[in-house]
Order: sequence, then C-alpha cells, then structure tokens
Amino acid sequence: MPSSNSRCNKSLSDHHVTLAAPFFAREYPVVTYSFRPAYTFPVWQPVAAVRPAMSAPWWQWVASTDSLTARLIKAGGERPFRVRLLHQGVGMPWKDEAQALNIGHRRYAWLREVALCVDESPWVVARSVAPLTQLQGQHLDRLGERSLGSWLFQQPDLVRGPLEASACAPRFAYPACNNAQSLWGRRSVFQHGGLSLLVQEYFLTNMADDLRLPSR
Ligand SMILES: C=C(O[C@@H]1C=C(C(=O)O)C=C[C@H]1O)C(=O)O
Repeated sequence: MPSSNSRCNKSLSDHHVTLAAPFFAREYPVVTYSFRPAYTFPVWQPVAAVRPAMSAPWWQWVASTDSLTARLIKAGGERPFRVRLLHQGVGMPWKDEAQALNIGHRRYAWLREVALCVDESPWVVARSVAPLTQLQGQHLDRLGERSLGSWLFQQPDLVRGPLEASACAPRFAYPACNNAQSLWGRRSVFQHGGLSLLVQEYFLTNMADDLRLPSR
C-alpha cells in the first residue's frame, strides 16, 4: 500500500512532527467540533489485503487479535507502560467510523482518544468510538487511564470483528495526534453485552525505532 495514497488525508512523508514533549503539552484540551478539517476518508482494507505491503514483523503486530495492551507491556519489558488519556467525551464520529458501527454519521457518539506509552514515549495512539445509545451501564467514562483493552478482554462474551488496516494518517479530536508519525493503522469492532465499540489503533514511528522494526 503506497504511503502517497491520494485518498488518504496526508501522505506519511508529510509528517515531520515528533511526539516528544509538545505532544502532551496540553493535557485534556477542550475540543469543540465546530471546525472540522476537510479530511478525506482513510482507506481501510481487510488486513490480509494489506499483507503484501507489510513486513513480517509488522504483520505480527497489525494482524494480532489478542490484547494490544498486553503485547505492548510485554514488548516494553522493564520499561513502564502507561495509557495517557488525551480526549474523552461526546462528539460526532467520522463518516467511515459511523459506517463501521452501522449508525448515522450525524449521530453523536462516545469518543475516547489515548496514547499507549512505553517509558512515556507514545508507541500507539488509539481512538475508540461507541454509539451513545449502547452505553447504558457500561461506565466506560470511569476507565480513566486504565486500559480499555484490559477491561474488554476480561469480558467473557467479547467478540472481535474482522481487522482492517490502513496506511493513512490518524484523524483525532486531539490535534497533535493528526501530526503523529504513524506507520500502520488498524481497526476492528468489538461486541460485548449489546455494545459495539470501534477501536482504531495507529502504530507510531517511536515504536518502530524502539523495537527496531522496519519502516513498513
Ligand atoms: C483494545 C485494546 O485496548 C487498548 C487500550 C485503549 C484505551 O485504553 O483506550 C485503546 C485501544 C487499545 O489499543 C487492547 O489492548 O487490545
């Protein structure tokens, strides 16, 4: 999959912003949805269709179906793992997100954006979306900086939908995430107790550098 895919928001080579201190400079910003940049939609493809463009080490990460949190903790070894909550609240899903959840894209949804950090370095940024009408009793807003995955993977009735992958850049409410240097993105819908939760995860160059993974 070429990085210059014209249907993507930006080619990966456009990204020169690093995710050091400035990424976290503003914690928990107030995000309004009055301004929506003219992004085009990312191209999501079944993960198997993207495999030819992906190195074997990246395939191990992108196509894995168990908890990414658990994998990151293991890969980080002695280094501390942390979920950083960047944005959480009610907002409009993007059109492709609404389609993935089978809801109208002008319906408000619950949004959560985090950075999954090893040694304070963001390795993955994730944006999760759930229909507001399905949230009763789930108390997802109480998760705070505990990992959504740690909670999800404890649910005995959890079903994970097919994984899709993309080389497009993230589109988050938290502005710095849109400049994040992402190598691969993936998404899937989790089902649990009447709740559908779309989880989108973008693997960043920080992770590739720290784990000496190839550039694609
Ligand atoms: C879905 C998982 O949860 C991770 C934790 C998230 C969070 O806390 O918001 C979001 C995406 C994930 O990468 C997982 O561990 O597999």
